[in-house]
Amino acid sequence: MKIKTAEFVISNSKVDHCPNSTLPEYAFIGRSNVGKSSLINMLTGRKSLAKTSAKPGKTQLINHFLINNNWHLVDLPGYGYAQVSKSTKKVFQKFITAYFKKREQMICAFVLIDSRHKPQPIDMEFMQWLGEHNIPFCIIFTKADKLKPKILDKNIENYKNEMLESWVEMPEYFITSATSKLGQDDILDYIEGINNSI
Ligand SMILES: Nc1nc2c(ncn2[C@@H]2O[C@H](COP(=O)(O)OP(=O)(O)OP(=O)(O)O)[C@@H](O)[C@H]2O)c(=O)[nH]1
Ligand SMILES: [Mg+2]
Repeated sequence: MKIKTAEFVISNSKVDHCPNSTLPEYAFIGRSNVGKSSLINMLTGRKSLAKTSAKPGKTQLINHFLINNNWHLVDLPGYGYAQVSKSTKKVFQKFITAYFKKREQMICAFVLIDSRHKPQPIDMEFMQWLGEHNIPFCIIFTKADKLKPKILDKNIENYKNEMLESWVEMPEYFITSATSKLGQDDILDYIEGINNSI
């Protein structure tokens, strides 16, 4: 898919205030600093459509972008656990889980994973949560340019093995770099394929 237009629509912290539209929507989620906003800029070929920062916690709101006037791309804040009072139970930030539970036009969540790191419990738990709520997702490994090819392959293989301990199969996944644009065509074609089928 070619990106002809990409425009910022609205930012907010309430799913009820998200655009009142039935256009298919794709959300980018993952830990702070994993590269969500950078990936959105890379995919759309717009250098500063989404705000990025070397400091974690840059994106604080649900940000909608309208692409080619026919689908929405959503930049989300990094997830972390929100402490529930008087309990040691940890849950993901409420407005993030509310977004995924309520937003029916959300077709596929892209869960971003830093390709340099070992599988992290918070990412595993978030994917588990998506699975329990029947929310479709893919994995995007980010920052591939920061690793030597052999190490990258080893890390992905290791991630797959760990996933297969709790999942029947490895979800669809993409390997990306915001600097080299690795993965751009594959992800855009994947989205286009879904858009054409609905
Ligand atoms: N080398 C390299 N750096 C990257 C890549 N993607 C992101 N970065 C850097 O990683 C840092 C974080 O990127 P962001 O895109 O702001 O990350 P984010 O996930 O949106 O972070 P929050 O909004 O804080 O949750 C920035 O310094 C980016 O330049 C990549 O593919 N390669
Ligand atoms: Mg961000």
